[in-house]
Amino acid sequence: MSIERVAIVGLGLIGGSIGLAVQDMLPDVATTGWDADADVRRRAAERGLVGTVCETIAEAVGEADLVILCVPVGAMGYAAEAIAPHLRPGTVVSDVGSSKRSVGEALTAALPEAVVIPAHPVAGTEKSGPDAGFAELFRHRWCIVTPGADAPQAAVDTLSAFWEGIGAKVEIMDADHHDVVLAVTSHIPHLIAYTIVGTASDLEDVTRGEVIKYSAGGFRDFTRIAASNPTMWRDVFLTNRDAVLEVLGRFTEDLSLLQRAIRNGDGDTLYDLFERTRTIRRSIIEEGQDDARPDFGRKDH
Ligand SMILES: NC(=O)c1ccc[n+]([C@@H]2O[C@H](COP(=O)([O-])OP(=O)(O)OC[C@H]3O[C@@H](n4cnc5c(N)ncnc54)[C@H](O)[C@@H]3O)[C@@H](O)[C@H]2O)c1
Ligand SMILES: O=C(O)C(=O)C[C@]1(C(=O)O)C=C[C@@H](O)C=C1
Repeated sequence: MSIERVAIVGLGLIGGSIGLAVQDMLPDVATTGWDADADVRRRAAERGLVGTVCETIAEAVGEADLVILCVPVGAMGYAAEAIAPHLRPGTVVSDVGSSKRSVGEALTAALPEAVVIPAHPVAGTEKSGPDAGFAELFRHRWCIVTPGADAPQAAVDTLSAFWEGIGAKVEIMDADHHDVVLAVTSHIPHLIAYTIVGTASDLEDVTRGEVIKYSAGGFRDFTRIAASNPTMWRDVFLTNRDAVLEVLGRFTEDLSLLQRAIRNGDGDTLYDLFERTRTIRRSIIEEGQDDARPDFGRKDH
C-alpha cells in the first residue's frame, strides 16, 4: 500500500508544515487541503502550503488515500464527521493531535467505515496559523503512532513510512501510555509556563514594565512557551484530563518538598535535585533533541 494523494484538513502550523514537507521530500505525492477559515485557505494558497487548496472539504478528501486531520483536538470529532460522507473505501484517516486516547475514540466513532490510525508528531513551536509552517519541522523528530488493537498492519506501516518520508522517526505506542508520557514531557511544562507568566504579571509590587525589562534567560524561555496557541492548549488539557491531573499531583508534591527545603535552609535537598536534573538536560543534548542543532534553526521560526 502506498500513498499517492494526501489530504490535509486544517492548514495551520502543523497542517501547513506537512503540506510543505510532502512537496519538498515526497514530490510524487499529490497534496490537497482545506481549512474551515476562508482567510486561512487564501493564505495557504498564497504560500503554496499544499498543491491544491480546495473550496470544499468534499473536494479536498474525495480522492485521497490518506487524510490527516490537523485541527485542534477539540475539533477532531467534528472534522471527522465532516469528511465521513466523502471518503473512498479504504482511505486511511490519521491526525496530529497532542492527546491520543480521546482523539482516537472520537475518530473511530465518527468514521466506523474508515481505517483510523491516530498519530502525534512531537514537533512544534509556539506559533500557529498558515504563516507558521515550515518544511523542516519534522526532521529528526519523533512521530508517535497509536494504532488501535484491530488496526491493519499494512496501514500502520504505510502511515509510518509516510512520516519517515518527511523526515520523522516513528515510534508505535499505546494511546494511554502516550497520554501519560506527553503529560510529563509537554503538557505539564506548558501548564507551568502559563502559570509562572500569569503569576509574574499579577504580582502587585512588580510592575509589568519590570517583568518585560528584566526578563533575561529563564523567564524569557517560559514566555515563549506561554505564548502558545490558547485554543490548542485549552483542548489538550480538557482531553488529557486524567493523565494531566495524575502527573500534576506528583508535581505539586515535589514542589511542596522544595518549598519545605527552602524554608528549612536544607541546601542538600536542593543541590541533590539540581544535580540530578542537570544530567537529564545533558542526555537530551546527546540525543540531538536540543534547539541548537545546526540543521534546525527553530528559534528563527
Ligand atoms: N503547535 C504545536 O506545537 C503542535 C505540535 C504537535 C501537534 N499539534 C497538534 O496539531 C493540531 C493543530 O495544531 P496547530 O498548531 O497546527 O494549530 P493552528 O491553529 O496553527 O491550525 C489549526 C487550523 O485548524 C483549522 N480548523 C479548526 N477547526 C477546523 C475544522 N473543524 N475543520 C477544518 N479546519 C479547522 C483552523 O482554522 C486552523 O487554521 C492540534 O491538534 C495540536 O494539538 C500541535
Ligand atoms: O517546542 C514547542 O514550542 C512545543 O511546544 C512543541 C510541543 C512540545 O511540547 O514539545 C508542543 C505540543 C506538541 O503536541 C508537540 C510538541
